Amino acid sequence: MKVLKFGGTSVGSAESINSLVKIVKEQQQTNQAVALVCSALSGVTNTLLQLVTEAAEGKEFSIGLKTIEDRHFEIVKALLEVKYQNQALLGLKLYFNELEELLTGVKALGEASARIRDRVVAYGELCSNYTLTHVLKQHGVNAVFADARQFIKTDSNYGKAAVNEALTNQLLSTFFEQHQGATPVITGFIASDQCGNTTTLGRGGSDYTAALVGAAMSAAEVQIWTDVDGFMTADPRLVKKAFPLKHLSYNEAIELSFFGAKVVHPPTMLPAIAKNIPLVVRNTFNPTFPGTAIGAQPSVNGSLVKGISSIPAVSMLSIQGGGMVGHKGFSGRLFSALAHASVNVILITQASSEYSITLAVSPEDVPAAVKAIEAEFEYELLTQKLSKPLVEEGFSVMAVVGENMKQAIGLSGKLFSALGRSGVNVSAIAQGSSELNISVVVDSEDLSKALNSVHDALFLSPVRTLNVFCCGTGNIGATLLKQLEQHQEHLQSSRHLKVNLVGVSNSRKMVWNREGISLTSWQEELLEQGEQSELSRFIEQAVALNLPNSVFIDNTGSADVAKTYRHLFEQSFSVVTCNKIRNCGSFSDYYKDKQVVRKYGVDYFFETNVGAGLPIINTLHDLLISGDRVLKIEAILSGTISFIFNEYKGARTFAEVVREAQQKGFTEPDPRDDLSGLDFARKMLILARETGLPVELQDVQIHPILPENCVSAPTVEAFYQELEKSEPYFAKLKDQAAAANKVLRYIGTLEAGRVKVELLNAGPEHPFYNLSGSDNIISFTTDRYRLNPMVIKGPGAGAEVTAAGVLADLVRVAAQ
Ligand SMILES: NC(=O)C1=CN([C@@H]2O[C@H](COP(=O)(O)OP(=O)(O)OC[C@H]3O[C@@H](n4cnc5c(N)ncnc54)[C@H](O)[C@@H]3O)[C@@H](O)[C@H]2O)C=CC1
Ligand SMILES: N[C@@H](CC=O)C(=O)O
Ligand code: NA
Repeated sequence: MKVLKFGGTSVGSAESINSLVKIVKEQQQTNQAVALVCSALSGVTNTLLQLVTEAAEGKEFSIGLKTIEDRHFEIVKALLEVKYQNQALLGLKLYFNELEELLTGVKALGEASARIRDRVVAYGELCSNYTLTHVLKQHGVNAVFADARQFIKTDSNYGKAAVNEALTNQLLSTFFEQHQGATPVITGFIASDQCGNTTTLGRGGSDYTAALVGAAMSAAEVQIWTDVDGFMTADPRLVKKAFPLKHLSYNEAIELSFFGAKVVHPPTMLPAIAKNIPLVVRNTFNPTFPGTAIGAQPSVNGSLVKGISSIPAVSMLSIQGGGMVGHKGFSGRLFSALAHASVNVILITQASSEYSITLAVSPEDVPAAVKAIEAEFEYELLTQKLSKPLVEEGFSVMAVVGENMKQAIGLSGKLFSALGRSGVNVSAIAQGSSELNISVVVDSEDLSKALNSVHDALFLSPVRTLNVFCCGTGNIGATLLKQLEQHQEHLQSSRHLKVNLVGVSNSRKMVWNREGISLTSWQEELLEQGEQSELSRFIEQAVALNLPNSVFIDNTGSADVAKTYRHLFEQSFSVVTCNKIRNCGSFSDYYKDKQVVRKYGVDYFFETNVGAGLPIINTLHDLLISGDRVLKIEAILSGTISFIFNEYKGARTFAEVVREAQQKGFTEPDPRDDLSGLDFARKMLILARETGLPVELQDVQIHPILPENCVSAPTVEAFYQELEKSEPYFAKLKDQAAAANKVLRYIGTLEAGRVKVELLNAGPEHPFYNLSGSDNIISFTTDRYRLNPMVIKGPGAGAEVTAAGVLADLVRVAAQ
């Protein structure tokens, strides 16, 4: 036999009942007897309880009662053919008449005892199961309406009665014997005491009825039909990537439910669990989905962690003092005092020094807990062997549950590094000795971030998400977003990486969307939904969203944006930037940033600061971490100037070639920064600092290539005009070099702690002679590469190569 339990939503509407009928008929095809246990229509139990309370207060109840009646009548009319309707409606009408009489009595008396409340509330199950029986019969099912009060026997603890299992088993056996071949439709949740008074079974009561029936009849399985696909890896309202679990052990289900997963209420399933009866959670609204099977054994395959559950609000209670150290009965006294005060202790941690014990309890239990502790330890408190219990509010517990976790080395490492990288502060930790769960206490405002980052880290989540905030949508920024759009599928399939673009800003507008801004239509979203840009608010909002794996990408050339990195690091953001400004500020800031990055365990990647997408910074790091020593760096690192010298051959003026470099996207937002040598000097400074030299920008010697009138031009347009005027000067430079069979090269050198950038004429023998386009070239002379320096060469400016370098840095963040 199989027991099928249907919850309130499964019987809540004509549509869901149609689905229920199909499910029952399909289950019957397996040639196994079927028994149904059903709840009241969704919402009816609560309404009945409300009506009885209101009646006791002398309030009018007839409208509320009529609403419930109408709901049942409408279902009958929608689902039953006219010829079957009368009988069903008549039966229901009798129930509603009884209910009306009862409520009238309550109103007249002005009070409702727990016994009367149980009697009233029972009509919810009576009416729903009665209706269902008629509907099933019409569909050819040999359904028998079964009022559970005839066989589920309890004590008289109304509201949450204790079941007399022996008597119940016996009565259930007799009932099923008498109804062989039929499909009983059993009212869940309700029972009766020895005197025949109606009782109810408390929270999860219908699950309990199903478990009792399953256990008494040694059912092949108990199916719990509800409105979700089964137990999920986490609460899907908090963790978007949560997915349903195929299999759980009884212990895992109990543990997950303790921490808030409300799919079934396992304590009520104990009768079935005790007899090893498999439980299956299925979705009435998605009946082809297999759901979650719950059995005695943990599954051998699949993830070690089964679920991440949480209790949103707990308070922390700490007791400390020398009075505890080495005192044997201390914990015993503490916990029995709390138990006597009916305080449920959710989690306990004790330092091995035994100097303090921290407990997590429900916030509403705090006053009782403090009172109990103060009473029990009055003497110790008076003599200051213990200090007053410390209460801290605003915490949540996150629990990672899985029976196979105990075999998994490194799991807690993963758990805590995920929390650390997301900047979640852990206030207490507890691992059950069963190793079935690891619980951590976090600030409530970090709960969603904690759940999401741990879910990503512990489940072989098909994709990892980076939550990205992009500042700057010009030449580089727009190209990066285009590349992200083009490669998003590749990133998902090959790197299991999803880039969730949460915020975009330029100097005019800014927009956010926690669920993700489209990589295809970000421009429209920015234009249509964007607000006027304000950097401080953009940063505030990014921080306030408190998302795991947050990355800030700076594609501006702005000093203001660069100034925000430190704060972002401290808020656990990683930063990827092509903007050199931050790394070129004071050395003390540069140094402090590195410390902050290390302290918060975030990433700070800026490969494109030097040579755009060319792997220069990473190569330098690799040389240094492998113990090499840089003796000399020689480089051409201005793509703009390289392009100009390669293209300025006589056919066009110098200014025309500079304009082309700007059009091609090689120059800085302001091309004067390139031509003045400043941009190149910044790159040399960054290289020098990365090798460990504590240098400042003014320490870099710059030999200018521009005459003074160009250097001092106040605007970009004026600058171009001055360049035109200075054409003879540039032509002379070029011609002198050509006469000596040489080319113009602007070369940076770092040697013996000194950094310079100078204009040279290079002959064919010079390693930097052969360059084309915007080529950069860099040669590292090191201990290992002393005779034959390591050389990197290629296009060192331009939107495509730079954006690709930024993208590679972003992927590197994900890989950490
Ligand atoms: N062009 C190239 O080949 C390379 C450029 N870079 C760097 O890329 C950065 C950007 O260069 P481009 O894209 O060419 O510049 P761009 O002028 O085309 O774009 C700059 C963007 O930053 C935005 N912006 C400026 N200040 C802002 C603020 N306070 N708040 C928000 N947004 C702001 C602007 O609105 C614009 O969208 C620069 O730092 C440059 O040094 C780095 C390597 C190579
Ligand atoms: N403007 C720079 C490119 C970015 O760093 C250059 O011309 O090299
Ligand atoms: Na680079």
